[in-house]
Amino acid sequence: MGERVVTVLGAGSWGTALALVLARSGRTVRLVARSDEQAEYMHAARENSRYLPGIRLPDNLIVTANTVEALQGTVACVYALPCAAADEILPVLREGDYTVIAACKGLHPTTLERTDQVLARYIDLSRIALLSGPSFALEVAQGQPTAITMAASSIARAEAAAALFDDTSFRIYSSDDLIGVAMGGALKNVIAIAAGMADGLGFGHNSVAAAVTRGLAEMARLTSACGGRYETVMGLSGLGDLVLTCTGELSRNRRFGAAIAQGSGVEEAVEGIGQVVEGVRTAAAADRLAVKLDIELPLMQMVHRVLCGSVPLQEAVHGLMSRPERVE
Ligand SMILES: NC(=O)C1=CN([C@@H]2O[C@H](COP(=O)(O)OP(=O)(O)OC[C@H]3O[C@@H](n4cnc5c(N)ncnc54)[C@H](OP(=O)(O)O)[C@@H]3O)[C@@H](O)[C@H]2O)C=CC1
Ligand SMILES: O=C(CO)COP(=O)(O)O
Repeated sequence: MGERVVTVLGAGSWGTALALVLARSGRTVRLVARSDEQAEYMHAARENSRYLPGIRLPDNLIVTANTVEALQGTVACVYALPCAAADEILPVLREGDYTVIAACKGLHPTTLERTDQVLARYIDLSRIALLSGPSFALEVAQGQPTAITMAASSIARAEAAAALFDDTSFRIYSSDDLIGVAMGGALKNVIAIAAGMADGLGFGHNSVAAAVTRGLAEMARLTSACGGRYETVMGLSGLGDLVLTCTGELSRNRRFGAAIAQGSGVEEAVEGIGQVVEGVRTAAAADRLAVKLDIELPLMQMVHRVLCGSVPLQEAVHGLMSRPERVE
């Protein structure tokens, strides 16, 4: 089992961090970068200087830009690219028999699908797994203790996918709730933008705690409406990741929210972060889902309205705080 090959698509922060965990687990890892130039540089320098500077890539981690070659003889393929690239990349994975482990967090911007639904358009359900939970790439790459969830259509399948990661600093819990795990990972990013906005406005801990708690209620409401389980929302992939992202300085969604509150435009703030900020598109998708399913998501919908410029941020805060009082 130690010699098994695993392919990781995406040499950004998360793909590189997961490739490091798999390499520590004794796998032969093929990490697929976007261009030959990037692959050659990383392969020679033994470092991903753009996304995870200072962390050495071990010899059993090979960097390439050739996806087809990288998939030859693999037992699993980890999709660690932004959700927006899925329709471009997933068709390549259709024919294989290896497990596809999606590690991205977001909702499809046009179809509003969850990650498991997008995958299911291309790949048989028996091959699909989702990896999600509180896990900043840098801390994972450094080997800091991390607990995360692997979901699949059965516990046995989730456990088989989890068994590829055999690193004691990376503890994986199994779940058969694909819907709940996909929703938690996607929606926490929208609430993290709200927490960042509170921070950028100079508010203290009270408002962040309010955003986490009321945000969690919205995550539970939308997840249940989509068929996911309440206890999954209360686990690592929901509450765990929500707390991490709303409070951790490393969160790009949180930093993005703070930049917006300090006057940046959306594109300017994303550019300033220089990495993917999934919560922007997911806020728009959550807003449309709320309308479609006829449920209220005041915080998430307000984040979307602020980002699309239809409500000024100060007015949004006032609007949220002056909603009719209700039973908790
Ligand atoms: N970073 C983290 O801590 C965690 C991230 N995630 C999730 O993982 C997913 C990936 O994020 P992350 O690695 O952090 O993002 P990064 O911004 O760090 O890296 C994105 C990577 O994707 C590549 N890329 C972007 N668009 C395309 C495309 N259309 N085709 C091919 N390659 C593309 C980029 O290439 P290039 O450099 O050429 O632009 C880059 O290598 C997201 O859904 C995120 O939410 C989940 C858990 C933790
Ligand atoms: O999902 C993450 C940690 O679990 C990373 O969050 P950000 O994308 O906000 O940095």
